[in-house]
Amino acid sequence: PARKSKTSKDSSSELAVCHMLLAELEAHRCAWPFLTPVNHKAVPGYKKVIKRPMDFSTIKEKLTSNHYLNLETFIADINLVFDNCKKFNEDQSEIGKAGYNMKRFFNKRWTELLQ
Ligand SMILES: Cn1cc(C(=O)NCCN2CCCC2)ccc1=O
Repeated sequence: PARKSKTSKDSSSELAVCHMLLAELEAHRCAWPFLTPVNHKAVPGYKKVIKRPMDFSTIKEKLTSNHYLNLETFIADINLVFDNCKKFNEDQSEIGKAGYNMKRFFNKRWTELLQ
């Protein structure tokens, strides 16, 4: 039978998974560059190069204020954090390596939880 539109149960359990995933990301030892917005006054070039800054504290604020309509928009912001990191930092820099580790960890965890 055709699936009804997404029930509130589905989206509330998806929301619980998003909170859990975000908490795990914030607790990761490599999360330190991503916990708060990059201070573009202290990081030359960042404001010009990175058009859509994103960080874990901003995602948490959006999550708790019901900004995310669905799982996909939440995952898109998480991936924006890592895409910005890859764009701005050398792969072998400390922050570049941290971003790569966090992206691998996130991909592993959300596929375990949601697929
Ligand atoms: C994601 N990202 C972060 C930075 C950065 O400098 N973050 C501050 C890190 N410090 C840790 C303790 C206080 C602040 C620079 C470029 C970049 O792409």
